[in-house]
Amino acid sequence: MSDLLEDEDLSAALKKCPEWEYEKNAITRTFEFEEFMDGIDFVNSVADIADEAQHHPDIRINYTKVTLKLTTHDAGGVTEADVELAQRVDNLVD
Ligand SMILES: C[C@H](O)[C@H](O)[C@H]1CNC2=NC(N)=NC(=O)C2=N1
Repeated sequence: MSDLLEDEDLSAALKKCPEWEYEKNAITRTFEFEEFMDGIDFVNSVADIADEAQHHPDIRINYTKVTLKLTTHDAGGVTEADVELAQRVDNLVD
C-alpha cells in the first residue's frame, strides 16, 4: 500500500492530475459522453485498469456522466496509487 500524501507531497502529486478535484481525502473527476453506452465502455476500460492495478475507484454512472472517486481506503486518504490511477484514466480520454 502507498503512503498517505500530505502537505507539499500532496500538492505536488495533484499537479499530475489537474482535472481532478481534491475533496475530503479523495480525488474526483466527472467524464461526460455522447451516449450512455460510451460511458459504459469507459467504465469497463477503467475496471480493467483498476483490477490490474488492484486499486479500485468508486464509480457513479448518471446517464451520460461518469464520476470516478479515488481514495486509498487502507491509508485513509489520497496516495500515489490514486494519482497513478487518475493519470492512467486520463490517458483513456485526454
Ligand atoms: C489487498 C488489496 O490490494 C487491497 O485491499 C486493496 C484493493 N483495492 C483498493 N482500492 C482502493 N481504492 N483502496 C484500497 O485501499 C484498496 N485496497
